[in-house]
Amino acid sequence: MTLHLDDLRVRQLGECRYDSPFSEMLSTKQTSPHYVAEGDRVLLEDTVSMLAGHRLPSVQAPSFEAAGPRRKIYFDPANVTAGVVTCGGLCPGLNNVIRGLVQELAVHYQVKRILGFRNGLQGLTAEHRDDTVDLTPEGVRDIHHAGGTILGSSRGGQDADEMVDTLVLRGIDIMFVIGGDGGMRAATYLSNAIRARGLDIAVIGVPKTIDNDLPFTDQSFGFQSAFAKATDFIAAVAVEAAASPNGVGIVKLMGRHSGFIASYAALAANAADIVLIPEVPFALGGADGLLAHVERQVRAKGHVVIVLAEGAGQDLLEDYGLARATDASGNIKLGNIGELVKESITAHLTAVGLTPTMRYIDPSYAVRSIAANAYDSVYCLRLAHAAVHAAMAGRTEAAVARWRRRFVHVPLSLMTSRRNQVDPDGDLWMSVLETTCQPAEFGPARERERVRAGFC
Ligand SMILES: Nc1ncnc2c1ncn2[C@@H]1O[C@H](COP(=O)(O)OP(=O)(O)O)[C@@H](O)[C@H]1O
Ligand SMILES: O=P(O)(O)OC[C@H]1O[C@](O)(COP(=O)(O)O)[C@@H](O)[C@@H]1O
Ligand SMILES: [Mg+2]
Repeated sequence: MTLHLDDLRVRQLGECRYDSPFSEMLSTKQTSPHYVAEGDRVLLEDTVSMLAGHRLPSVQAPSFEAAGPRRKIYFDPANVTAGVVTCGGLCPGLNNVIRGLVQELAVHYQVKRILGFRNGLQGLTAEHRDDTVDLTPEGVRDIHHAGGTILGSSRGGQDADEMVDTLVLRGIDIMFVIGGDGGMRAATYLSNAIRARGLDIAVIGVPKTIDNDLPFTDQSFGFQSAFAKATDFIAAVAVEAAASPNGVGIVKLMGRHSGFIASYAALAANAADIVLIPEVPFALGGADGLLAHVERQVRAKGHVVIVLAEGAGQDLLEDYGLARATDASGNIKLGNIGELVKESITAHLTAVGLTPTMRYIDPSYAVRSIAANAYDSVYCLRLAHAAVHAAMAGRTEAAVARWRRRFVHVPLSLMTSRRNQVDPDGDLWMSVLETTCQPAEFGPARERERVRAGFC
């Protein structure tokens, strides 16, 4: 899909008439390597060849609106009520984002009323709409030290019109939705319903997912904290495997459709011999299959360490007749590829006289329930600032994201238009192959979903 400049434009509720508390500070600022001035834009693409492919002058090339404070704002802060909700799976940094939103709204824009809706979008249903938390700078002062979300979260669908009724009844002018692909989709439906009723309510998304599977964002917040934690488990399994006869260490990590956590954690630990991700199908049997490679590794070095993403090899589980089920939000429930790999390796190595010592860890929720690390804490805070500036300036149906190091506004519809995945032809996967020395494919080259490397 080719993206044009118009696809990247963000909707604005109306003219900005009020002075921003940042007016004076902004008066002398200009674009630099470290700042994008108001009105300037950030290019979608960052190579000469991709840019040249558009055959357009750079001002007409696809670009995002830069995030950040404006000299004039749309909402009168004295009359604003803001709402915040966190939805989907947990992710390090959720509390940091909540705290950042509240502080920026209250301290700089002097917004007096900020409501936290509980337990995800469930909190916007008729049944739960009155059970909100009053969010104040004092109340959120220390929440960033803890993982999870003080507001709670959930999966499961809600009616968009019912949620809009809630916003109207609770007097919400600005709604911040902190969520993943599901949450961004829900925010889009919510925005559509708001627009259909002609209401003056801004919806701003803050993209969240430890899977890093959302597009148009360099990396999602919490991802770095999550893969750093995952690294500890790989290191532990590597020590165990190396110290055991025919040691086999396996770590199964989250990553429903995208193998970013597995790839980054494996690179960080630098101790894995094999990384398996959803984007690269693999075969178990055969001379080039996974089992033969595992056997070769065990014979050569006495042990082997495998990192696998939960979404890897799902086609193999289907061969075992596993039915495809979905969770309350419609996400595919995965089969347990870790168990299949573990059982298959045990059977294979035993059959060839290399009875293994199996060390299998599935850290699962331990990786995503932690507090944000220092890097993610900064990132979350800056995303929150950008979200508040966007909303106060009347931007709506948009998410804030960091794109090629700059903070930008991305139309919500784009956030759900594709999935960010590890590109088997890209340099991240090449680094994984360079580090593990595993073959590019296990088994005969299989048809794989092509990951889009560019946008045109
Ligand atoms: N297709 C959809 N239509 C409407 N709402 C959705 C849709 N997908 C997800 N949602 C809503 O978004 C929320 C979060 O989605 P989910 O997939 O569970 O997590 P995430 O936002 O982390 O991807 C769910 O509670 C659900 O209400
Ligand atoms: O057990 P749960 O809450 O359904 O979460 C499992 C899924 O949540 C994730 O951590 C992230 O998913 P979302 O970002 O879509 O919430 C996946 O890696 C994992 O498959
Ligand atoms: Mg999701």
